[in-house]
Amino acid sequence: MTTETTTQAVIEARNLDLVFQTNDGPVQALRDVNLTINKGDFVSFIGPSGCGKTTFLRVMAALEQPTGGEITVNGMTPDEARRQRAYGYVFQASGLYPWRNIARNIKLPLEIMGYTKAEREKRLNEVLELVELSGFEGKYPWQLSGGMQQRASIARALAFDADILLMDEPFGALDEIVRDHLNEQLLKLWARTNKTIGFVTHSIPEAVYLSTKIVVMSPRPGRITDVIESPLPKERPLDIRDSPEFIEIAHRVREGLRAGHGDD
Ligand SMILES: Nc1ncnc2c1ncn2[C@@H]1O[C@H](COP(=O)(O)OP(=O)(O)OP(=O)(O)O)[C@@H](O)[C@H]1O
Repeated sequence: MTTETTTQAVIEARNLDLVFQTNDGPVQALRDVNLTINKGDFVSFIGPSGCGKTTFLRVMAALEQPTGGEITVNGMTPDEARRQRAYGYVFQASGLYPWRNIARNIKLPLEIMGYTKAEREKRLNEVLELVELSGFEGKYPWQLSGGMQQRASIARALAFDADILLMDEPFGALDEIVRDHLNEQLLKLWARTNKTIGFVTHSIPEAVYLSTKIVVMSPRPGRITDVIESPLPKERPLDIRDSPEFIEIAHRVREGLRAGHGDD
């Protein structure tokens, strides 16, 4: 695998604002958000409920329109990037169709995009291997554990080999042990594929363990209060969580969250 030596901005947000008009009046979900995400970054968004994490992810994916400022994805508008299949999106719940088996769930976006049958089978086998689900393609979602369902959902998002993977709290509903395992697998997958990942979480250890960059957000209005560049090496065994460096970053995230809470 080649290592990128130059940094290449994949996502650039400048003075981004998003105000939702609701029956109770305007809600400022994002205010003056400035952020650069480079190719190969693993960026986590952490902050209390309602601070705009999901909204920012949805703006990147062209699922919401900002009301002010600018955002580019691979130098294009999010909408153009979506049309060029620049990213895959993993939702909080696995979102698998219960009446389709795992293979047919994963192949669905490929069918929609008109891949040939041979291409669909090839991609299916590749992504099943990446998420370590080879052999389970004939099972239905309800026959798999929660962790396996989320892996299948990640495989579906990887199916058309987008460079950017956007993940909205994909492991939030899983128990600690399964989550640890999936975190490890996700890091391996990231190292193997060199994708750029945007990842929403509520968990400080998860954010610190996974990320090259941690974006701390605070609510009312949703804004970025700290961006932490992680000094941890790319290769991370789980016990790195006991190291002084890890504990120090976790402390800084916690302080950032506490400070954001203070101005409520
Ligand atoms: N479609 C919408 N219409 C109106 N308000 C919305 C809409 N989507 C989000 N909001 C509001 O915008 C703010 C940010 O919401 P968002 O879901 O981005 O927060 P979050 O940080 O992802 O929260 P959580 O951690 O609970 O998922 C909240 O106040 C929310 O109620």
